[in-house]
Amino acid sequence: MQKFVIRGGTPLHGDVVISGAKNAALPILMASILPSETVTLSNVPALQDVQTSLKLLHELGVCSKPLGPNSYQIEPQGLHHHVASYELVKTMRASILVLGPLLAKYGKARVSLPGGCAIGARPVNLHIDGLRQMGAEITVENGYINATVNGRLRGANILMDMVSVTGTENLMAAAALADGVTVIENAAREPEVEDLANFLNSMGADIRHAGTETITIYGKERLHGGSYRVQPDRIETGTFLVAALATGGDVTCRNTNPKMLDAVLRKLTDAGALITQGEDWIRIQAQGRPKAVTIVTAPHPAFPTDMQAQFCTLNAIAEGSGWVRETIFENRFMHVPELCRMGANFEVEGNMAISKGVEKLTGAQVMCTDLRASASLVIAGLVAEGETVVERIYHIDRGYESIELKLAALGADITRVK
Ligand SMILES: CC(=O)N[C@H]1[C@@H](OP(=O)(O)OP(=O)(O)OC[C@H]2O[C@@H](n3ccc(=O)[nH]c3=O)[C@H](O)[C@@H]2O)O[C@H](CO)[C@@H](O)[C@@H]1O
Ligand SMILES: C=C(OP(=O)(O)O)C(=O)O
Repeated sequence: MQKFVIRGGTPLHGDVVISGAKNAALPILMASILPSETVTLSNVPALQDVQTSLKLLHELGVCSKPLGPNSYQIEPQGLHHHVASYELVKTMRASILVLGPLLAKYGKARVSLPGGCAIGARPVNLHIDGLRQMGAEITVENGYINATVNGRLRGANILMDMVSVTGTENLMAAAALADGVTVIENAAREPEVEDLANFLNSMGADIRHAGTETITIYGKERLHGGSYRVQPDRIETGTFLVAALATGGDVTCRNTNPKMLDAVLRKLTDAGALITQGEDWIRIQAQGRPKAVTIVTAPHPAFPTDMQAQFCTLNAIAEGSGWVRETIFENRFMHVPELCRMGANFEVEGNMAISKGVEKLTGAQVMCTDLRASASLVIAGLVAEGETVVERIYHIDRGYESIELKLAALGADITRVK
């Protein structure tokens, strides 16, 4: 199993180019079965989850051709199969995003239940309820969701009980080919939902007000092909910004979008960073030891749960006491005991991680449990005294493109050991 070996203590300096967003690329790839003609996608991040998505599409009969390291041609014309198997779904929860598009385009879908993961139970009841309201017949048996529809899905008024990102995306994508108008209320407002809507609209869909809590979709009989560029990854951006601040560095993130990072930039400023920004770049300059911050995760535009672990590392070494309250997932503090093994001082009470900043962390052997927990441990390794070995980095490869190469280019001493 691969691991990272990190020798901490070097402040990060320089420019880093941000990749396309994992959480935008995955729904867009799954929705690329909706058009009737070829789709070309660019700025697709080179990630394990993208490879899994292409494999899943391949099993449905949808071929993809790489046009470069971050660009693919997708051929939805080949769609002739409707099963997303457990073998693939178990490696990537986002496989559930194929359910809506497959049902809308093919009239039937058999998708393995994704099940829980390290961060929580993560049910998909809202996806199923919404599709039922659009006329789908759905049973859940033997670990699979079996869905069929007689003719086309029908437009419906759907009020989502909870804000769900992939739930909103699944229903919005399905509604793009439904008969009639669908209104999704209490929709997720994450930028990735907007990117999916922009992608579908560029293929001829009529989706209005994505990025607000009420999305209206005027269903079309068919979508055409075309080209689309995936938006930059706001979580990768935030991760590099935290790494720069934690190491006392000065880093500029390029090819990003500061508008998607309001809540994160505010907390970095509270932590004492100097932030400057342009349309597609953000520069962070550390001004001495960071100050501890308080954070409550919540749906966009509030502070993203996917940045919580990285800020735990920042609080671990910051001046003063801070806390992080996680309100989205019930078990997202798996990184905290690992940080404590490196000398951090945390108490976890329910959904709060309360920290008392320490002057330094010390290198240790630590283990990744999920994607963002892994990022927090890598950042901890970059600031710690001595050597840190981060194990089970397959988690980080799901969502960060060449993170060790990007960090090394900023001056970090990090190597991947096979
Ligand atoms: C591929 C992708 O985009 N993943 C992101 C997406 O995950 P994902 O879309 O899975 O997360 P959701 O927004 O659906 O989850 C939010 C909350 O709603 C609950 N829930 C969700 C659906 C449902 O049918 N029933 C239900 O109870 C979940 O258990 C969770 O407590 O949004 C999360 C929250 O911003 C991010 O951390 C993930 O990185
Ligand atoms: C939780 C995440 O992803 P996923 O929903 O794919 O597990 C994440 O990106 O932090």
